[in-house]
Amino acid sequence: MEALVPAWTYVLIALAILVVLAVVAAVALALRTPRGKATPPAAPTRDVTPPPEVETAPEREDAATAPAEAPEVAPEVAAPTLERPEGTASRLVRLRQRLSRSQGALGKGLLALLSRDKLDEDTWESIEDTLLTADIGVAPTQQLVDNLRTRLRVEGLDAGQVREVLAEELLALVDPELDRRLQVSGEDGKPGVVLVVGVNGVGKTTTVGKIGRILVAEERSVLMGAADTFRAAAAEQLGTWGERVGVEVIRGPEGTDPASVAFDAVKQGIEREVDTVLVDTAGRLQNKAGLMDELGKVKRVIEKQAPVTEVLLVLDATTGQNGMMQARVFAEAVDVTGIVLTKLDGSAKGGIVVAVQRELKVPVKLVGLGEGADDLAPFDPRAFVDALLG
Ligand SMILES: Nc1nc2c(ncn2[C@@H]2O[C@H](COP(=O)(O)OP(=O)(O)OP(=O)(O)O)[C@@H](O)[C@H]2O)c(=O)[nH]1
Repeated sequence: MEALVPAWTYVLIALAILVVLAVVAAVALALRTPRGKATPPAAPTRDVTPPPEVETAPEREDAATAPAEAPEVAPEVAAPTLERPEGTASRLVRLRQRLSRSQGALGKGLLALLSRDKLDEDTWESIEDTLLTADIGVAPTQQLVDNLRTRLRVEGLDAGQVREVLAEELLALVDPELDRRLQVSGEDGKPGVVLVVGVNGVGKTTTVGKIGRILVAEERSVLMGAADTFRAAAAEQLGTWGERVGVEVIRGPEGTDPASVAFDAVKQGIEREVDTVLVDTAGRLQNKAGLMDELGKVKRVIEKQAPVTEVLLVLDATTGQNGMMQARVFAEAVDVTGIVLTKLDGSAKGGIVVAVQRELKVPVKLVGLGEGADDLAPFDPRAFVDALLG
């Protein structure tokens, strides 16, 4: 009997322990569940993706991004104030100074070398290096050095005359006789059509915008065609250029056939009797045959309605020999009639003017001298040589 009592006691104690453990476990579970709820992974997601009705509210307030569903907002938006492009005279004075700043080092370097007391072989080699560094090209450099050597030997010049001789020789290289006028007028009552071609990023769209401004400043009526349908942003960019000076831009959806946009722009230009239609194009170079086909087609399609009066090839002056290779490809694809050299403000290598003209037998007609809206100037050989010589 005595042995049975402690045995039951043990059973009861064991049961009590089990009950206590069960209660502790239940409490622990109950406490863990609310902690988990406090940090749900879904919470941040809900924060960054508000429900649609929350999204639409701020959009309605924003007139600039108001979609077509709020047409009543549109008439309330004030018409943009049109800019007045800078007049020709002040633009040219300003840009000449900028040209001197970027190109002056070449002429000063040459003059310093040519003014040495003794013009030995080392000095002539330095003169050659200076010219080559400025991207003038091998053959023109050789020609310039030969001419200078002969003239300095035969004519026995003083320092002032050396500057004059150098200016004459540089001017001859740049060739002042070439016709650099932009052909922006058409015949038989049709608009002039300017087709602008070049690799992406060289400043093509910017150049179309700047030419538009120059024409507007000259009180010509202009229409632009955004035939760079490869990149939607390019058409938008051109749209902004146009809006600023009240020039309409014809465009198509991204990926449309560029030729159809160009066709439409020229068609509308004829119907509206504008003076000039400017057509921007895409310049993907990854496939030469594709590029030739595309540009050739754009030109052919335009010419069903009106002759293309000017084909401008835009080249970035800072790209040196790479730019020359691009120039060759484009010249094969389409008959280039003029070159626009952009970003001359950011390069001391103005000699590319000489190299590219020689290579393509086409004159440089315009130079880009900055990112400002009116930073485009006609290329004037005398002003250019003056800028070189400071
Ligand atoms: N400093 C300087 N920058 C220029 C000049 N011309 C164009 N740019 C800049 O070059 C950049 C490229 O110009 P875009 O006009 O977009 O070039 P794009 O060739 O049309 O390029 P896509 O639109 O991609 O075909 C822009 O930041 C321009 O502001 C220039 O003469 N000087």
